[in-house]
Amino acid sequence: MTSTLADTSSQQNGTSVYGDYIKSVIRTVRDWPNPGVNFRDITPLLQNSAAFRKLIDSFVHRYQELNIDAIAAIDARGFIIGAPLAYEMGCSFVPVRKKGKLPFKTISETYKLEYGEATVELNSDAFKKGDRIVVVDDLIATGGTMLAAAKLIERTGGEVVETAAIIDLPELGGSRHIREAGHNVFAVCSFTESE
Ligand SMILES: O=P(O)(O)OC[C@H]1O[C@H](OP(=O)(O)OP(=O)(O)O)[C@H](O)[C@@H]1O
Ligand SMILES: Nc1ncnc2[nH]cnc12
Repeated sequence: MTSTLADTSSQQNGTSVYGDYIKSVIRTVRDWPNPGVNFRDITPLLQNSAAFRKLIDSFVHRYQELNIDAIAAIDARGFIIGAPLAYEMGCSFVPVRKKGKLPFKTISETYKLEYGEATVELNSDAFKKGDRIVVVDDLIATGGTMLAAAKLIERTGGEVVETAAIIDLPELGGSRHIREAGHNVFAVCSFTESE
């Protein structure tokens, strides 16, 4: 029997009990890489072994009873959490890569960036119909990357059980956009623009 997820659909962000702690070890670098951008830097979190363990454990705790077949992780920062999560859950790890990195037959999705566009790719044999998949990344901003990854998975016949991130930037509208497309969204913590 498959357990169900806590309903996060009416919430702006996640419900992790470690949310405030994880947030406290994420560094904000102002005006990087461009003026006006507040870059949310997860490297202090990764360097803090206790915090990194709590982060991975909170994802494991959320998904371990849900009969998940695979963690799909988004290139590149999503790999950092996707690999230990899949290892701990005893399920597959599948990379969603930036264009031109996968040597085998792929499917691709192109999405809009603030300026221009980007493409993500997935191995065409990564999933089979009915596979239950959690998609992970470090951060949801406009939501374009996460939504493109979810579309790729659905094209293979896989079921996106949830899209998950460490950080949500709710004022950029990405998590709302992903929910409006019909997906569950979970984030461990969120930052407002002024934080
Ligand atoms: O919600 P969005 O507006 O799509 O933005 C979020 C994406 O942007 C960042 O990746 P980036 O392309 O900078 O790649 P990296 O992980 O290789 O640094 C981040 O890691 C997410 O994947
Ligand atoms: N503000 C931000 N901080 C870190 N990574 C990002 N990717 C997109 N926006 C970002």
